Amino acid sequence: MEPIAVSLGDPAGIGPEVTAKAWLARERHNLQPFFCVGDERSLRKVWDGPIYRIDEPDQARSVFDHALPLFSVEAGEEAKPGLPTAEGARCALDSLELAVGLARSGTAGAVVTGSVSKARLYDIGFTHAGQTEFVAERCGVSRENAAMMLAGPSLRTVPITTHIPLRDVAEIISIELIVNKGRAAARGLTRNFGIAEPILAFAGLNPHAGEFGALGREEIDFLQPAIEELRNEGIDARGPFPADTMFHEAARQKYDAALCLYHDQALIPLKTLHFDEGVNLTLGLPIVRTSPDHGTAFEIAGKDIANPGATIAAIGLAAFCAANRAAEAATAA
Ligand SMILES: NC(=O)C1=CN([C@@H]2O[C@H](COP(=O)(O)OP(=O)(O)OC[C@H]3O[C@@H](n4cnc5c(N)ncnc54)[C@H](O)[C@@H]3O)[C@@H](O)[C@H]2O)C=CC1
Ligand SMILES: NCC(=O)COP(=O)(O)O
Repeated sequence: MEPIAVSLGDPAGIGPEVTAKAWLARERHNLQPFFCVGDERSLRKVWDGPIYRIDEPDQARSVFDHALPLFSVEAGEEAKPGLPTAEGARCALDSLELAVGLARSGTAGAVVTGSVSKARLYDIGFTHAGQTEFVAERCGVSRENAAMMLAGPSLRTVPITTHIPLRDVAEIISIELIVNKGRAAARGLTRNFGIAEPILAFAGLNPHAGEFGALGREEIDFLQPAIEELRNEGIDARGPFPADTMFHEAARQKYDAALCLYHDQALIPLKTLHFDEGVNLTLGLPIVRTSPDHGTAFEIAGKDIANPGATIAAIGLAAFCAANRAAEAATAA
C-alpha cells in the first residue's frame, strides 16, 4: 500500500510526541511506512530524533527505516507544548486538509488524523462538529451516511449522534438516521474488518430500554422500526437492548458492533476498556481514516509522558482496513 499520512493535530498537544514515539516503535509493531504532516518545529520541541522532509508521499518508503518522514506545514508562530493558540489551530486544520487530500488523491494509502482541539477549531471558524464530519465532507459523503466507530481489541461502538448537546439527542434521532448509521456500520464492518455477516446490537436510549414504553418511547417509536428495516435489508440488527448491560464481557461476545445513541454511551465503555489502544475510525468513506481515541492532552504535552499506544493502534488499523478493502476489491474484480 501507499505510505500512510499522519497529521500531527494541534502542534501544542501531544500529537507530535506520540507520532514520533510511534515511529520509534515501528519495528516492534510492524508498522507500514507512514509520514507525518505538520509543523517540523512542533516535533523538534519534543523530540531530538531524525526527521527527513519529503515533498511526495512515495519518498516516505525509502526514508522510513532511518528517519521520520515529514510533509511540512508551517504554523505562523512556533507552538509551545501545552499552550494552544489560534495559529496552532490553523496549522492543525491545514495539516488535516493536506493529509486528507493526499489520501483522496491515492498518493497516501490512508489518513490517520492527530488530535485537535474542537474548541480551538470552532474559535477560528471551523463549522464541522469534528474531524469526522470534515473528512466526510471533503470526500463528498453526507454526515448522515458516514459513521464514527471507536474500535478496541474487545469492543467496537458506533455513536449514532456525535458532538451535540445531550439535551438535543432525543430530538435528533429518527428512524432514517438510525437506519443510515446501521447500514454504514454493517457495510463498514465487512469492508474494513472482513466480517461477512456482521451482528449489530442497538442500545436503547432510556433506562432498561424504556421498560416497554413506561420509561420513554424512543425504543418503540424509532429504534424498533429502524431495526426492522435493517433486518428487512438482510442486516443482522438486534435490540434495542438496555445499555447498562451491553458492555460486560459475556455481552460483548454477542455482537460485532454496539450502535449507541449518543457520544458518551459509545465512548465511555470503549475508553474504559481500551483507552491506550482505542481507535476512532470513520466508516462510509472512499478513503481509510483513523485517529487515536484520545484528545490533545495539553496538560501533559512536552513532558514526554504521553502514551503512543492509541496512535500506534490507529496506524496499524489503517493498514489493516486498507488491506481488507484491497482484498474485497480483488475478489469483486
Ligand atoms: N481525535 C481527536 O481529535 C480528539 C480530540 N479531542 C479534543 O481534545 C481536547 C481535550 O479533550 P479531553 O476530554 O481532555 O481528552 P484527552 O484525551 O485530551 O485527555 C483526557 C485525559 O487523558 C490523558 N491522556 C490523553 N491522552 C493520553 C496519552 N496518549 N497518554 C497519556 N495520557 C493521556 C490526559 O492527560 C487527560 O488526563 C478537546 O478539545 C477535545 O475536543 C478529544 C478526543 C479525540
Ligand atoms: N470523541 C471523539 C472525538 O472527539 C474525535 O472526533 P473527530 O474529531 O474524529 O470527529
